[in-house]
Amino acid sequence: MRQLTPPQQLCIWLNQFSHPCLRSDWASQPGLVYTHEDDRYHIELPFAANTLADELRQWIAAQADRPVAGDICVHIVPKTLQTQVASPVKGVKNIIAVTSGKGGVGKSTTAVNLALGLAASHARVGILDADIYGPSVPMMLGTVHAELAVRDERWMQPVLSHGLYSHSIGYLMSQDDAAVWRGPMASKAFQQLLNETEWPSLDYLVVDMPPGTGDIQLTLSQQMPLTGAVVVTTPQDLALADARKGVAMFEKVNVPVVGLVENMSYHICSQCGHREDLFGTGGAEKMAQEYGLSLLAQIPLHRQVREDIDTGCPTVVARPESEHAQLYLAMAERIASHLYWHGQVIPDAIPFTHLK
Ligand SMILES: Nc1ncnc2c1ncn2[C@@H]1O[C@H](COP(=O)(O)OP(=O)(O)OP(=O)(O)O)[C@@H](O)[C@H]1O
Repeated sequence: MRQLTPPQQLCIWLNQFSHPCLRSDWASQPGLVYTHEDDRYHIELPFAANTLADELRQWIAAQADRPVAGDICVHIVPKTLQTQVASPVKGVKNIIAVTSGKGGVGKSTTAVNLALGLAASHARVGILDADIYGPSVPMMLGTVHAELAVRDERWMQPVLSHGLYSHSIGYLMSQDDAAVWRGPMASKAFQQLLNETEWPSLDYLVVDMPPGTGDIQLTLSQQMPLTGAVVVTTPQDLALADARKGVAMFEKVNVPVVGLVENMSYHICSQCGHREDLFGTGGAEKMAQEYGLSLLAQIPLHRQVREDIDTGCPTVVARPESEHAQLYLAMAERIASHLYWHGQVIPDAIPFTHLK
């Protein structure tokens, strides 16, 4: 079907709709709004953002001064963005690394809820557990006993759960075996996970990186065609000092840092609702300002978040209406939109070739 340029007054009218995930001239960007010969108008949001799409549909329905007569449909079609490392992973449009300078700050919990949050926007999403020394994604997704299928004795098939495709070294061997690997072995194992997994076509692949900023993390960041990186920290000085090293590492390898997630930001007592800043306050916000980064989310320390992840059903799917799930969903939309607005789109027509 032939695409026609939409009337300019439609784009100007749509630009009146504002949202934190949009720029003020969003509708005037090439390709976002178009019309078909059937007199319907289409808005293609180029990143995963279901809440935004719903709000936009409601806004359109509520306006009395619509400048065109035909239906206006809103779709989500995530675009592929350019990366520093040129060789793409077959079938994968965008790769987001989730890292932390320090262990135990909630990086994997954030990565899993981010991936499920992107999937909640009807995006096709995978998660690769690159935390080779402590793979926790299978436990968090309830897939510890999953049998990994392999095609032609080479191509590993990711495991599907909660609508999310996952792969982890944890599906291949016991955690104790992986924990004794040294740098080159770990990096080789990771290469295999990255290149010999037969991902279905994915809009986003979230990579749960090993904690820290040493050689192994640096090598992984250079091996992967990363669209962007998210750094998880707590408000504690110690974690923030390590998060700074994480930001510096990605800058060194020219991977754009999308922003910071402050996990365990505060604690709400499940008995009385009292709020307590267990690990201090304001640290990540100050660091974000210092580095010119976005503070993408502040996630409280809450028993339910821990219980959900321990039972293999993370909060975003276990209780999607809860306050915590909403924080993760907003975080996912903010990350997806930031990547798009700060990236360069690769036209869909370019075919992918597999990394060898
Ligand atoms: N916001 C939160 N509220 C409650 N518990 C949390 C929260 N975030 C993480 N946890 C819990 O803290 C523990 C550590 O979390 P997680 O495994 O995600 O950290 P990590 O940074 O990935 O650790 P590692 O460095 O070992 O890979 C887990 O038991 C997890 O359930």
